Amino acid sequence: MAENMLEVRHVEKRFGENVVLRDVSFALAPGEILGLVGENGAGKSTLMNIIFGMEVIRDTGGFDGEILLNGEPIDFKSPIDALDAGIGMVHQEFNLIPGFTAAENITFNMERTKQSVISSIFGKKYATIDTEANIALSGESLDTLGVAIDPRGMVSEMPVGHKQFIEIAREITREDVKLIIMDEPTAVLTESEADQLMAALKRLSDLGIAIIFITHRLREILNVCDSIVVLRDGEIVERRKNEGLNIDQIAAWMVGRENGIRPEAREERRKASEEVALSIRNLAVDMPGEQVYDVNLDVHEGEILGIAGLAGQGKLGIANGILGTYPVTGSVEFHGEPLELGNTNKILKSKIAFVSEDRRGVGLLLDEPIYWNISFNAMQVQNKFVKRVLGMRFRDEAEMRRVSDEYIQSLAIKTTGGDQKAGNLSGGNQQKVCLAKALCMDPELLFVSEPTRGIDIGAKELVLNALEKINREEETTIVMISSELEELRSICDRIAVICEGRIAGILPATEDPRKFGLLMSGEKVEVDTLE
Ligand SMILES: Nc1ncnc2c1ncn2[C@@H]1O[C@H](COP(=O)(O)OP(=O)(O)OP(=O)(O)O)[C@@H](O)[C@H]1O
Repeated sequence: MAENMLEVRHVEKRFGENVVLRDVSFALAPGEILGLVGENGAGKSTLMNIIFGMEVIRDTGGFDGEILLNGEPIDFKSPIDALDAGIGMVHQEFNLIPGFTAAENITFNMERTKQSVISSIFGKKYATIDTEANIALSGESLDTLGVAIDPRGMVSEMPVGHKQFIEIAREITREDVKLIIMDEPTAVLTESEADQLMAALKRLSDLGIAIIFITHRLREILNVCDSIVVLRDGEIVERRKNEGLNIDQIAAWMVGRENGIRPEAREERRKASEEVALSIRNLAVDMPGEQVYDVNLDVHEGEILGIAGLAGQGKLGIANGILGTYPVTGSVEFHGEPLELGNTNKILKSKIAFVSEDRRGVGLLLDEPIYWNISFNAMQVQNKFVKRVLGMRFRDEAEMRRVSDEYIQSLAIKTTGGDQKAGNLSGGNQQKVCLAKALCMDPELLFVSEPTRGIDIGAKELVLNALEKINREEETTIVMISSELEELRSICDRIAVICEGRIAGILPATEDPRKFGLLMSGEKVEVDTLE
């Protein structure tokens, strides 16, 4: 058997004129965990799509170079060929069927079947599905990952963290899996779930399964990877064993400069106003996997309020309920006026904007150009970019493009221009477009849910700075929901912790992190402010 399980040789890929991968070569041994890092748009997902035989590569003119699996050149026509060859992939976005159980998802297309009289006469396709065998098989895969998830549970009712493990369990349930590509599997996980995933990766590696692991959380690379490849603007700039590396060094390779990344640099926190901007009472939201049961919370004028909590405890439900994505009850006042809960249009009109965590689902019009995505809501809801000529209303295209270009610049959105389709942007750059779209509405209150999910370390700083800037300069009140406590602590004035659908406590962001940890896990803690 070849010493290298996978070899990528001189791969080059262009989308039209745009060369996104240049002379990329690296190799991977059985059981090796390779960390692939790079800024948003560096070419990571494209490289993985090539290895996995994704149709998008073939549809856009294929690629140059060669890929070998166990010493043999491969030319996958589709992901089905890759799966047959023992390569699995966990994508950035979930690929699960919500109305199926965990076991049904994990064993989908690999179901164990029972022989019957009919199937023994007419062939295997008449065999019936052996539900219990499938549950046992899925249970084994979940055990291998070291997670306690009920294979009988319905996926639609599970928190995102569980869904991610189910995706991975499905890949390892396939026979003869040799390599799993994971494109930002921890982006949707809380820190403790991510730790659990790291442990699972090590177990898979011990079983001889190689892993290509893409993440923007560089600490994870240091914790779990055997080696690291750094991509910058489509080229490999470093390929190293994970020995004696540190985060600052990797970050500098990614962005090509020694400094400019200052995760800790924050202004002094101000004393936020006591005046209440948003008052939430008895809020209940029926969001599957993120149920809110009874939230009471006051958001102060001009503050940045964080909402923290473990996956599945309801932190995502609050904004989604108020803005009308899921059924909601309770009462909310904004500047003393009651809001019509769930009426998205009216709420947006009252100068409240929302950057959803679900950027592909509700955030973006994927087939439309970037400039259109950024300006559309502001035009539709606020009549911005509408000019009147001789009593008639026209779209001010020039102004829409000018404003979008400003956001492309200020948020460093990596694109060929405002006319590029949002769907063709890399994941992290799509996230930035979602933020630009909300900022374009000049909100007085901004809900941002997981604003830095899938964003690289340099861009993360940029996004946090942008939020801080509009908070300081435009006096926009911000409610920021995030799974990363450190990120919340770096920007928020106060942080509310949600546990089991209720606010467990509110602490100043400067408070000891251990107190937040206790609140998140449902322990009682002395808190200064409750509501
Ligand atoms: N289908 C496509 N058509 C045109 N351009 C594309 C397409 N897919 C990707 N690109 C471009 O290729 C470049 C690399 O994108 P890719 O998604 O590989 O980046 P990435 O490193 O995975 O970024 P991220 O960390 O944000 O996910 C980007 O400039 C992107 O706009």
